[in-house]
Amino acid sequence: MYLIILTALIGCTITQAIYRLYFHPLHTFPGPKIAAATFLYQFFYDAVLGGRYIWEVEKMHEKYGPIVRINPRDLHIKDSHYFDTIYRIPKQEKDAPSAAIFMSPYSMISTISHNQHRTRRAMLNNFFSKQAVVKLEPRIQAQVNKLIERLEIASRQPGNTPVRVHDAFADLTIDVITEYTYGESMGCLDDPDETNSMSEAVEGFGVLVHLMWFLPGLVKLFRATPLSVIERFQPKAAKLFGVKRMISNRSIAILQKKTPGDDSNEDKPPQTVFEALTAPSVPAEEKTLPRLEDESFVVLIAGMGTTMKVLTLGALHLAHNKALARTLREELRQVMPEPSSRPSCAQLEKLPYLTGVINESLRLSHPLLFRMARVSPVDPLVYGKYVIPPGTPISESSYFVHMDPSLFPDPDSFDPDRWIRASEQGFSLTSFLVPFSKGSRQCLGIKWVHSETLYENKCLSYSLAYAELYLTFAAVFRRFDLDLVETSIGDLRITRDLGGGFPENKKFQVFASVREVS
Ligand code: HEM
Repeated sequence: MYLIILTALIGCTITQAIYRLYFHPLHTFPGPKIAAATFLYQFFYDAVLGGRYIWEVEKMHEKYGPIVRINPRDLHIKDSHYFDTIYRIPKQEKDAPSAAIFMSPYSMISTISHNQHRTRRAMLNNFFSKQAVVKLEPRIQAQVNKLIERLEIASRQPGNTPVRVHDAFADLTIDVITEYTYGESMGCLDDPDETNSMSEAVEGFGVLVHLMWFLPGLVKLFRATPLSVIERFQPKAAKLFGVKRMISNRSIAILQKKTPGDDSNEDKPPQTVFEALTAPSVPAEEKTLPRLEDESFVVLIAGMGTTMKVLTLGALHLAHNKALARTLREELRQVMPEPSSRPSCAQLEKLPYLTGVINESLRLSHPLLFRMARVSPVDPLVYGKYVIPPGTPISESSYFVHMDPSLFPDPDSFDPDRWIRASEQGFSLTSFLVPFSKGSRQCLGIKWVHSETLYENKCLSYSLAYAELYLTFAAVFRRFDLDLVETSIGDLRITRDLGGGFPENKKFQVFASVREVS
């Protein structure tokens, strides 16, 4: 009996491989036969070795050219000039496995269909409106001030105990995003105990990304598992699970109309993400518990882990290369005569070197590295002599754009001046800065930013992500000098794709002692 089942399985596998190699609509596209025949090739590099397939994809491009069939159903393009075409596909759909990696199937980031995504995004578009984000600036500033107080205390401690820079930034970004989205900050910056690390909690999720790509059904298992059980396996993630609980309780309460604002404040703009998701204009079928839980959780995770990494990587380079930190501080003095000065975002955005530091930090931290495949549901795409059939998942990892030596010579080097040089030469390098993706599915956190405006000083202060980056880099590096402790520049060299880019040991960490400067 077992022999019959085994023979049938082998027979099916071989037949399937033959179909994929010789009859599948993608069979004429270049790429290694093994990748076209079976998903096991990708599984081995991503799920078994832990986020290594991207480097195999890079080797495929070296051998087969800019368009490659990387598994039985996906194409990958390595051409920085084609990125926009992929991510601006009209009425694009998300590819289901890429959507599953966020482990939140009812959120907009995991929504497959174009129309449903549009409806869901519209619910939060108003919440992230220009007026709403403008009002946020003083609140971000207040959180940045708390971070500065924490660093001040650290700088005065005898022996100058090193600061866990990544955790300090994680605490900042989580406090900003929770205050804004849930109406109540988690108060991580008020907590001197930094051992319960949010950054490590995010790492814990990164490990699951590839499993979810292959087995999206696992998310049901996670949902059914009590939080207390998951917490036991991920003790470092206790804070994160605390947030999940808070989200769940709030979602239940608002759905039961226990929360003020559901009935009584219908005319007021939404004050929290929950209110936005349950506003009277939202269709009834969207006001469900899983929907509220997933959407609120994604906004939190998307807004926290990414921004934290950008700040951490920038801090690493500014601590490593004192000349960069000095140049930045000199420029900051123009608008910050005293270390305690607090210029507005609008003033900071005019500073070209600071902008260069932020752009390099965005480029080299690879906050979302995974190839987020898109699907053109009806029309074929054309790449050179290739016609890509509709329905084909197609992607380009932002990693390849950001490390393209024809755009960013010596791509590994952190060179804020490259943005100034490009601007002086009239070259729009910023159109190749794509950490937020492009098109209708691009990051919600930069809703008001258009990359072309980076040097024209428009709109940036209305963007949550950029506002956090400008205010934090300015306040920290005007006031402090960082000295790396047991951390070297190679420690954040990205060698793993776990959704976000991670170094070899899967820890995105920087330790530094802090000195005040005048
Ligand atoms: C440096 C910081 C950030 C980076 C690099 C970043 C990057 C991205 C990227 C690449 C996507 C598209 C993902 C995809 O293709 O599926 C995305 C989506 C998203 N981001 Fe961000 N993000 C950042 C900050 C934020 C912040 C501060 C928020 C908070 C509001 C946020 C909220 C979201 C949401 C809600 C989506 C889903 C949008 C949709 O599906 O329509 N992000 N982000």
